[in-house]
Amino acid sequence: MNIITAAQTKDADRHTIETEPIASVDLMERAANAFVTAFIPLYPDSNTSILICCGTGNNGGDGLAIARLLQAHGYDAITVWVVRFANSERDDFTANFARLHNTPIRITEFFPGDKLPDIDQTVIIDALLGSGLNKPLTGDWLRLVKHINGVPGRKVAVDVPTGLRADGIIPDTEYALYAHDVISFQRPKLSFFFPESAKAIERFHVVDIGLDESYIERLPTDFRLITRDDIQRIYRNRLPFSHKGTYGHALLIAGNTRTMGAALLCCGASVYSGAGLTSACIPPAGLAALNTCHPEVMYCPEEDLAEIWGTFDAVGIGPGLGQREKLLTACLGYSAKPMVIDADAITLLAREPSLMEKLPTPCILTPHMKEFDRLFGTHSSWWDRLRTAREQAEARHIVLVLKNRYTFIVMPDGSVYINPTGNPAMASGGMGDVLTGMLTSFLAQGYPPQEAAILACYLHGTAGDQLAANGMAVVPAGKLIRMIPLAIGNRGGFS
Ligand SMILES: NC(=O)C1=CN([C@@H]2O[C@H](COP(=O)(O)OP(=O)(O)OC[C@H]3O[C@@H](n4cnc5c(N)ncnc54)[C@H](O)[C@@H]3O)[C@@H](O)[C@H]2O)[C@@H](O)CC1
Ligand SMILES: [K+]
Repeated sequence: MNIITAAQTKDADRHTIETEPIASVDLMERAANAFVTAFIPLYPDSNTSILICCGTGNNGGDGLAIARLLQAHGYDAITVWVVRFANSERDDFTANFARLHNTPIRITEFFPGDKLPDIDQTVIIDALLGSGLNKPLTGDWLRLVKHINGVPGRKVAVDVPTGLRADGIIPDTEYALYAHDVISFQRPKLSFFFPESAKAIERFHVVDIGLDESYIERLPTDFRLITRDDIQRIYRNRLPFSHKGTYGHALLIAGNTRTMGAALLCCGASVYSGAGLTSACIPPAGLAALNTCHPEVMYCPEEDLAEIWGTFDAVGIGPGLGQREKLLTACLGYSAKPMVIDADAITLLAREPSLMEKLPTPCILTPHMKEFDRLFGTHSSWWDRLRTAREQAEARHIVLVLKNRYTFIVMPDGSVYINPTGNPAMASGGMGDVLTGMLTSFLAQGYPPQEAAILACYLHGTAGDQLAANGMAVVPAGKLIRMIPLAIGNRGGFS
């Protein structure tokens, strides 16, 4: 699914208005209806007192239409503020302002410098500024947004919280309204996936306002959101007459005395993700545990690595490796194979940058933020970090899996796939080790690295999402791996 810029959204609006065709005020009505349909289940009590704060642009126009529609749905404690801090208004705002005169809804207008009354409503709908935001909030706008943020009511933003830029750059210095819910039109905005948006968003919902989807999907963009359709398209069914040889041999080089669990988790993840064979290069101290936990996995002693290297289809290295990280240097000297480099192996790359010149193709690196910055230098924002990731992935022809709440998968052509799955119940040790096992397993099964990364990240998240949906407040990594076959079986969707 394409993630588009605010300018492209405007273009898709224009295109839909011209070609459907639909009057722009009717498109606004459709957007307001979609908002209301999403709003009602979130705040079903029609006695809820609601303040709707509207600017005089199209976002404000939406707010006025929403006021009228909510009132028609029986919400009768609605107050509207119209904030006339700009000296112009949009036509569709004007039209919706006129339509409100035939309703019992009370409107109060505010001008620059006006004193702002106390707010005692339970819900505040933010229709002040939307994707038209083009500069930081200052003056009266800033004062108003701070006033709203200072009251206890739940805030629900129309399209985008006022003050949050839509396109990914979220300067620390810029103030924004804090929305408990954002109900966004047609597409989530790129910014929603950046960690800095936490200052403005608790959760977001996306509603279809009927813009021309095929047009949106043809717009050029470097950012895509992974959906279940991608998984259904990419995943290849296991074939009749296939055998373990069909699904490749994954080698995991992982584990040390104190961190053997990391090796066990990534080996288990490889088995459960479908590699035909999985071998573990672990210290002998881990053998009893390996055979007990994952009897499917074979043992590859360190000293045999060079000799049997040719038998593996993909190699994952790093989880829990500790001082054994030097094995990476040896591996990079053998014949090139699809590789996943994670954890301590990434730390070694950061210490010995010359190794970066020896990375095989294909190669997937899976840094979290700290590992990434160790590797490529510190970054003060996620936008800058992502820019570096795109430059590095292109220059080195590698896939960078930049792990986060919304993992960014940066492809060798510089495009970015955003993974939406996963949840806070999964925030615990071992999750990254599981991902490395899954990635290596899919590479061993013959998936190109781009596809392996999309499959592994998405299914890793849906496995965790399903366990959380089953009521697990905490999802340990060992539990997650056993869910992987079901996540694959359901192609990343559970009913
Ligand atoms: N046909 C359309 O274009 C549709 C637009 N929709 C709504 O329209 C919104 C975008 O509307 P607009 O482009 O009118 O813009 P907004 O309503 O977001 O903002 C209004 C104007 O405020 C000014 N402004 C921006 N940042 C400011 C700041 N920091 N301080 C003071 N003034 C500032 C700009 O000149 C901007 O045009 C979307 O977020 C969405 O809510 C929806 O109604 C769906 C259809
Ligand atoms: K808004």
